[in-house]
Amino acid sequence: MRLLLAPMEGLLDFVLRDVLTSIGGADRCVSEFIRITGSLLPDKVYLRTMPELHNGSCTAAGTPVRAQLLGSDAASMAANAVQLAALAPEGIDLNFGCPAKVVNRHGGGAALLQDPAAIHAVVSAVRAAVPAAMPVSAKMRLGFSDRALMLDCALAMQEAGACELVVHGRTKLDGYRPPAYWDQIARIREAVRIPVVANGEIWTVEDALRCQAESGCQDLMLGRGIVADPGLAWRIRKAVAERDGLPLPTGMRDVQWPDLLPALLRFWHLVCEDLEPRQRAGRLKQWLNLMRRAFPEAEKAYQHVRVMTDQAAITVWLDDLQQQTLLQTAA
Ligand SMILES: Cc1cc2nc3c(=O)[nH]c(=O)nc-3n(C[C@H](O)[C@H](O)[C@H](O)COP(=O)(O)O)c2cc1C
Repeated sequence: MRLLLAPMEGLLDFVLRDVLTSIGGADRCVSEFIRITGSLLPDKVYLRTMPELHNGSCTAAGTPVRAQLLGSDAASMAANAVQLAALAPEGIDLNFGCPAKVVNRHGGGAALLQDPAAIHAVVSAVRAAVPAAMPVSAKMRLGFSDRALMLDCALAMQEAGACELVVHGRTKLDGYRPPAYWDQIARIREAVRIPVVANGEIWTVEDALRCQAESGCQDLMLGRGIVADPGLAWRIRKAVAERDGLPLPTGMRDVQWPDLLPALLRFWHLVCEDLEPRQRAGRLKQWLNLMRRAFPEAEKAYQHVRVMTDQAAITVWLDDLQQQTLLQTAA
């Protein structure tokens, strides 16, 4: 089983990748999409989205990061992939799932799921343009407004040379509304020869095991679920080992709320170092907001920080929160 961290623009960026992979349990990350609209992007754009390129395409904890491109013009995607490949990413992933209106209006992201031939053109152009040893994978939804072309799209990706597919089990029209249709991912898995990774709506260990059973995929991609519960990958590994009668994974951690306080502080320091002042408090609130799903303590922390804007005051509050939690755990 492989567990991948999902690309999530504005949420799972290099800062959160750093923090989540320091907690561990994931095999690989994918960067949020880098949009190609025609011009050749300068290196600094790739390096800004994916500073891990300065570190051998790995996070500080050593987890590999694959770079994701989004675009519909095959020639321009290929030219940019060459530029990106020179920066030596672990691999290149192609986005065929983004539901954003501005992206779809220009024929990119999920809009391409209406045109398997266009998907074939993009994947084969990128595949041919980059060194043969560099993995080129693709990430898709089940379709645009329905699933009619789902298998054609997946087969187009395979025939054009994609080495792996991540399938988010919803159409563009489904948006992010539950459920994710894991049984439909099974249809794609049965139709292609390349590895398929199942994605969508995995919030708990039970979800992960059910997703594996319904999709028939061993490999999973975790999105909002691991942001809400950063120990989720380890818990899934433990449950799968117990289910299959295998030894517990090495380095296994049982991540509880007190373990997350140092991670929250590290996140805050990185956010303050690397992001614009106007984004900082919002990013902390965004993470705590998602963690409310998994931890009652996060609910309390979120309610406290919700009205705060002053960076220094937030730093003092987070330090205090960690001290109090340490004292409570020791008592
Ligand atoms: C805020 C946000 C940003 C996202 N950005 C990307 C992206 O840049 N590229 C991509 O392929 N998918 C993107 N996705 C989709 C996720 O990778 C994933 O497929 C989706 O969230 C379903 O998984 P989940 O239910 O586990 O969150 C994004 C999702 C969210 C919620």
